Amino acid sequence: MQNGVNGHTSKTTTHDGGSLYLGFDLSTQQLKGLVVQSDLKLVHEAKVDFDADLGKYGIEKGVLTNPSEGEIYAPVAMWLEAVDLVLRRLQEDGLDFSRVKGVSGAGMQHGTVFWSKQAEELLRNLDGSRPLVEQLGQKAFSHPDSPNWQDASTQKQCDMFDACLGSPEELARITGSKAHHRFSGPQILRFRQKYPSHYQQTSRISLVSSFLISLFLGRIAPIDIGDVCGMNLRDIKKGMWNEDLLELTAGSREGVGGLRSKLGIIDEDGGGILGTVSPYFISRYGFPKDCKIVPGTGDNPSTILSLPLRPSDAIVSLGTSTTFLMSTPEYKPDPAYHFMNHPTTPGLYMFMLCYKNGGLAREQIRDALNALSPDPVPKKSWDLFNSTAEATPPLDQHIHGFTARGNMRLGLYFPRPEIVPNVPAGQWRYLYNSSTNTLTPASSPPTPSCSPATPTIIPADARTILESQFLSLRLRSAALVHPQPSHPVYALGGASKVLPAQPRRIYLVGGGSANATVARLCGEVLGGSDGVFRLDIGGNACGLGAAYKAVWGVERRRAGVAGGKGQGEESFEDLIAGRWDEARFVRKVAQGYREGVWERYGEAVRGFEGMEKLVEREVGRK
Ligand SMILES: Nc1ncnc2c1ncn2[C@@H]1O[C@H](COP(=O)(O)OP(=O)(O)O)[C@@H](O)[C@H]1O
Ligand SMILES: O=C(CO)[C@@H](O)[C@H](O)COP(=O)(O)O
Repeated sequence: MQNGVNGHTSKTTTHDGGSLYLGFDLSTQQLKGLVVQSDLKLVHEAKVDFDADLGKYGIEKGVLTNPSEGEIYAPVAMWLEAVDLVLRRLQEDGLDFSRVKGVSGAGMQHGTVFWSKQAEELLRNLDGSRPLVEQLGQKAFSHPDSPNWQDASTQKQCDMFDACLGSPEELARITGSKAHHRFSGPQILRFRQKYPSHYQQTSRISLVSSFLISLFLGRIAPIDIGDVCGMNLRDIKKGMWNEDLLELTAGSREGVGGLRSKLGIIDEDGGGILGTVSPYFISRYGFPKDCKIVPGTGDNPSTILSLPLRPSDAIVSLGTSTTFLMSTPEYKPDPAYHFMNHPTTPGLYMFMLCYKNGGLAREQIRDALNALSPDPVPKKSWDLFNSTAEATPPLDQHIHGFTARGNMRLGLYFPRPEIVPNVPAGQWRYLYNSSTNTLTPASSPPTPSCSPATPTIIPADARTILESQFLSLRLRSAALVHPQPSHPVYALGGASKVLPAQPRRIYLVGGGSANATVARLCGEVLGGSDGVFRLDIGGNACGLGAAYKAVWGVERRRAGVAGGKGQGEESFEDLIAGRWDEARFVRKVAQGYREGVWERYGEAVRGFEGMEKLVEREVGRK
């Protein structure tokens, strides 16, 4: 299935006419729809690629930009068109909509959609013979665009948020994160300041996930308990909005009531049934009348629902952004990272690191290397990037004489302003001497290029960018990982021992997870006592998590009655674990911990931290 997602899906025969569940992933560059059976097997998959299919909106890599203000946003009308198009593609793929018993969805986090005062009525009265965009595109929104998570226009507002509760540490303690440009609170504050009349005309504010679910529900859906933590507005422990932050965003105490009603009530039950599918989808596609709508959530919370994740496991999501995700009962907030409510399970939290410069930064080095090649290279081929990365020694550290090691090469590659560290776009290279703990700017290429459009590169960059991205994850996740038992090879006389603190399993998901070199380097830098794995079900973990959420929302009751948990309802974890087919659903793609190499990267982490501090001091925004 992995290769089948290109406009249309690979054909798969669905068995026996049982229930089907539909999950969506509305992300930066695509809308994907995935359909699973009750036993979690994937049976249909389709996608709309915004640049390829809806380029008429003038977007590039899914977004519009206004560089003079650091703004990045997407037209909401484009998403409406994408919803009809992806459903059409699922239909062409043979999906029998009459069997779809539940729908849920995931959306890129933090993005807001501003509904107009007519929105509810328009949603209620949709005509199945006309596309969504025709009926909602013009009138249902008080503002045509949704700020994208890559937006960097809200530094002033972030400073106000960080100051509001006294410090970034306190904001992180209360809301799970310090202020970030992309978080919805600072974004709504800027929206109100920049477009006061649009703010006035806004009846409700959705996140991307609740916007998507609203279409299927035929009324504006509540924001869910996981995604709400990407707003910098919610007191996570108290389970309510923080009044001071609401007042800051609304501009006055009197404005708080208005903002509160725009935000609506938060849905605390990730598996609750919001209602049945809107008549629009019944008449246009043949959904059954009893098809249930389950709350959507953010793309990252949804990704952790795509597999039975244990507390010591980690997911590395290699999409447009790079994210590192863990599910944990420990709430240890810190300005360096994010804590969010788990989308399905009270008492658990999602730990997350997020970088803007993920896939696009890797692509930039790939394209520059391909352009340098004397031989013709197929466009978008990763072959040269991979072979160059493999041919470069770890940290580009060469051995002199018998044992003496040279300096470690380190770099930062940010075609877009980064989140952690909070620095503008640029490229920096350093050599690190781990014995003396000193960093020297690397002399090749002669001057580090700060022009994101035309990076100067050297071949070692292919390896260094991957190492750099994984070193950053290792540095920032150190507080969340614990020592792990090793898996000795008894046949070779191996004895069990305890390995240093690292994840147990690392699961790779997202577009970059298809790359074996990336997987190998990930294991070398981050470890993984059990190894590096890849979800082997379709091309999209986050959409899969949304489909599983729909299964759970609809079937947990049946399971409860049938003896799952007697009185109550089956937990998400129990339902997934009970239906999980390990041998078919995941595949080991690389060794994790390698003694010697992992420790060497441990030394490099120290240099990496020092390099980030140097760059932050030189060009950082704070
Ligand atoms: N073989 C590959 N090697 C490395 N990166 C890849 C490969 N295939 C796809 N990608 C990357 O995956 C990214 C898209 O990932 P995806 O998860 O589909 O995106 P999104 O975050 O928009 O959902 C692209 O930026 C692309 O560079
Ligand atoms: O901002 C974040 C998380 O905080 C991003 O992870 C977005 O949620 C979108 O990511 P893609 O799926 O488009 O890579």
